[in-house]
Amino acid sequence: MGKAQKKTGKGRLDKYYKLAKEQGYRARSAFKLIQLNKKYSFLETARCCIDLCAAPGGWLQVASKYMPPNSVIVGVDLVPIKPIPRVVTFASDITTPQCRNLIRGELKDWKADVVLHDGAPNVGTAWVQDAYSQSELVLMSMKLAAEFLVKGGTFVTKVFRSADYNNLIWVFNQLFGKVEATKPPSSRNVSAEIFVVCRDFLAPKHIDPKFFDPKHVFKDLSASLPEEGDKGMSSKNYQANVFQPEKKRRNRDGYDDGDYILFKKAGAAEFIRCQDPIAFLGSINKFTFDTEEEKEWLKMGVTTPDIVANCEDLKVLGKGDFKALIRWRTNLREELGLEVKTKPTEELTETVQITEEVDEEVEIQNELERLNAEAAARTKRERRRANEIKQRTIQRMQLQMTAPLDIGLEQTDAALSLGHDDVFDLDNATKAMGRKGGAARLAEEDDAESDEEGVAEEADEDEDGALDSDEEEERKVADLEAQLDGLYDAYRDHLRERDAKYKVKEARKNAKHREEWDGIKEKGSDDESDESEEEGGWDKFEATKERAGEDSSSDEDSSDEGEDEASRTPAKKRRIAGDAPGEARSRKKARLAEPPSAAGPLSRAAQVWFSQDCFAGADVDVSDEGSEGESDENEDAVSDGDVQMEPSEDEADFEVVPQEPDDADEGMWDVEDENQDEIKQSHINKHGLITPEAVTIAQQLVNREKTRTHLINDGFNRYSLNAKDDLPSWFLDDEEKHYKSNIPVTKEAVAALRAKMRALDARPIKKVAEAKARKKLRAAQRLEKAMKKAEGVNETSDMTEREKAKQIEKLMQKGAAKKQKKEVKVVVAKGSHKGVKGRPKGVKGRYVMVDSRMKKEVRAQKRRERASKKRKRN
Ligand SMILES: C[S@@+](CC[C@H](N)C(=O)[O-])C[C@H]1O[C@@H](n2cnc3c(N)ncnc32)[C@H](O)[C@@H]1O
Repeated sequence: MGKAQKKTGKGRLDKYYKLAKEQGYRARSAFKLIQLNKKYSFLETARCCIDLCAAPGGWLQVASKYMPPNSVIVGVDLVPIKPIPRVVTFASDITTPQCRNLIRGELKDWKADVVLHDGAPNVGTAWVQDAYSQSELVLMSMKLAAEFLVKGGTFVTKVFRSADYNNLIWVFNQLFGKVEATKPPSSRNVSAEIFVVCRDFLAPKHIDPKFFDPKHVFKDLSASLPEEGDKGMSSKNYQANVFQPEKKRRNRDGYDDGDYILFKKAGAAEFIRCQDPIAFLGSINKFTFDTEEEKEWLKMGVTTPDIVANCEDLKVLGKGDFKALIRWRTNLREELGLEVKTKPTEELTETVQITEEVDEEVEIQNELERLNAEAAARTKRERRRANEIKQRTIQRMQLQMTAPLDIGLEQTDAALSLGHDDVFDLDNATKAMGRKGGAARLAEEDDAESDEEGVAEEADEDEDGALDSDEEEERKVADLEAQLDGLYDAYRDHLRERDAKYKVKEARKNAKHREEWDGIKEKGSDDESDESEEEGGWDKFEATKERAGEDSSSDEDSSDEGEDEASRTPAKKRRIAGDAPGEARSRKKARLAEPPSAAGPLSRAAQVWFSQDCFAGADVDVSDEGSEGESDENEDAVSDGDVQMEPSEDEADFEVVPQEPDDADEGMWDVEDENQDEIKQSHINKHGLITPEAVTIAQQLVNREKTRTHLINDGFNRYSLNAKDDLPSWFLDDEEKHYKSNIPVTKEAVAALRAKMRALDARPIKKVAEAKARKKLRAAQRLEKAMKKAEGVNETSDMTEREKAKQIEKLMQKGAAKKQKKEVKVVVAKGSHKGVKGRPKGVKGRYVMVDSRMKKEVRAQKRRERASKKRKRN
């Protein structure tokens, strides 16, 4: 760890890595201490700090920056730490007495206000051992802290959430007043590390050595070690996690012992032979086919290429893929003779009949009872299914997603699917169309219907005859489905909990939905729709039509008057008009006829759609779909006398709505478009072109390979109008990943983006940039000074022109030249001179005392310079 690791791994070059580089910190971990200190403020008041396991020195740099000047800072690590101003460092193992003595020698009688520990043993293959060493390291660091901390001091340590965690916290609580565990934002989510800040050291006179004895503190460690063959599902209740995700979060035992890796592989054989496939699937990332037996399975027909691909990365699978894997497991188990095919119920019944000699009547009676029970179960199931459909419909209606007309059809559809309603039952259809009561009423009717269905179903049962032998199979599949649902939900919860990116994605998705809902709401939220009904929006619309039929050339004044009058019409009067048989339908239309101001803005998708040229003149169609522009005009044309008129069936069509798109409306759309453009422009200004797709399109636009029209046309593809109603969420999740158009990316665009990123990366770090700027400033100041002096010389009269010129030239040369630094002698105190204060004997002028390391570094520097000069000469 001490050695600088190659920062090439995916995710390692994150925000904090870049920040650390920019701000001159040696390790990104520096930000963990900065964030911990921001929360608990222990560095600002500390005068003495010990950093255990400090290499490469990120925390030491932070301590040196945040602690008051002249405070004592000591850093220890197994590996040497490059010098840091104001910090004393040495290389030692913190678990040894030698390290303790070194610290004691450095601090003398001082006590530390803060002891930091960010130790991590080098992680290798033996995870359990490593985890134990980590806990042991924490205990050792606490032992040192207990010795060197002042009463009331602070101890900050890193621990891993393992079975030892609670034991450690218990020990901390015995020695400190306040103990808090926290994970700073800069600590990676994927890391099991957590930081414990122990404040208010109690400094007891005597501390039982058992507190620092790993054997004693972690007594039950061996008991909780994972057993062999229990991989992936050891003592932890994956099953519970999968099926009761809400309980999962309350599992405070931390990570499984030895289960600190996030990526887990397992042989396919383990999956095939395990007892709990669901839990196994939830805990493993990849199945391998390494053994001979597993390789044989690859050749078998049941192991399709899809299955093999699914085994590659289980974490990206959707519910369908999981199901396929479970099916594959079942098939393979049957092939291997691990599982016997379940026989149909009939077969089983037959066997019973042969073995038992039962009286014929009793047998018939039993058979009847069995059939009745099965029929009842089936009816119940059907009813539940029908109810589910209804529930969904009601929900959709409440959310204003469905017009009552659709519900009528849907209800009929549901009935059809149950197979007992006449397909062409016009009565029913009319009833459905005439429904007025909204969701609540619908629910009541539905209940009644479902009961009827139940009865009808029971009656039909005899005709259906005996249950099919697949009943058992069906139940099994249903169980499996339920299990998979649970698993998928758990998997999503799991993702949500751990993955910040996923959270952002979800948030974006929600935002998108919200936007869409706005669009729907605008068509009429619950309240609005009721109001609009009461206010007679539809009546106005009908009246407009009526009027238009009579006199399509009615002048503007009269229409204005009409509007006023309509708004004055008492609600009661208008309600009478609204009591038409197709009221529910009319309610929807009334909403459509509302003015845009009342209805709110269109959703973005709708704006784009209706902003197309083709809608400019197509008034009729647009009004049918609820365009606001239209409704505005409709309102203009409303006249008072017609409000009470009952629209006939024929008139209820949308054919005769005379209107000319007026300038005001056009203006309105233009303004909206401008806003859109502004928003887009500001977004681009803020973020720039950050994806290769965007750069490709931008280049194509600049090179005139594409026009705006092309882009708009491209926007309407088979992915753009994708109906999502009634689709399960897991399916939509899956679709979202793949069901989208692929925007082509050119090599040039990628190259341009790469160049941009490279330029960003090549930017000098902050300190270098500052130093350069300082240098420039000083040069400018020198030049200015020289210029002033030159002016002075120029103005003197006692010099000849020649002398003046010479003098000015000299001044300017001096001004342009770099200021010579005064030479500083580097003095190394050796032997008896070590630690002697004051000017060393025989040293004149400026000097600096250094340790032998610095001298070596100066020599190395000179050596490098010489070498580079030589190379240049060659
Ligand atoms: C994560 S690094 C510390 C980073 C440091 N806090 C920083 O900001 O630069 C962990 C360090 O613990 C050190 N370490 C591990 N075991 C140790 C031991 N027994 N004694 C001293 N240092 C140890 C490693 O050498 C490694 O440098």
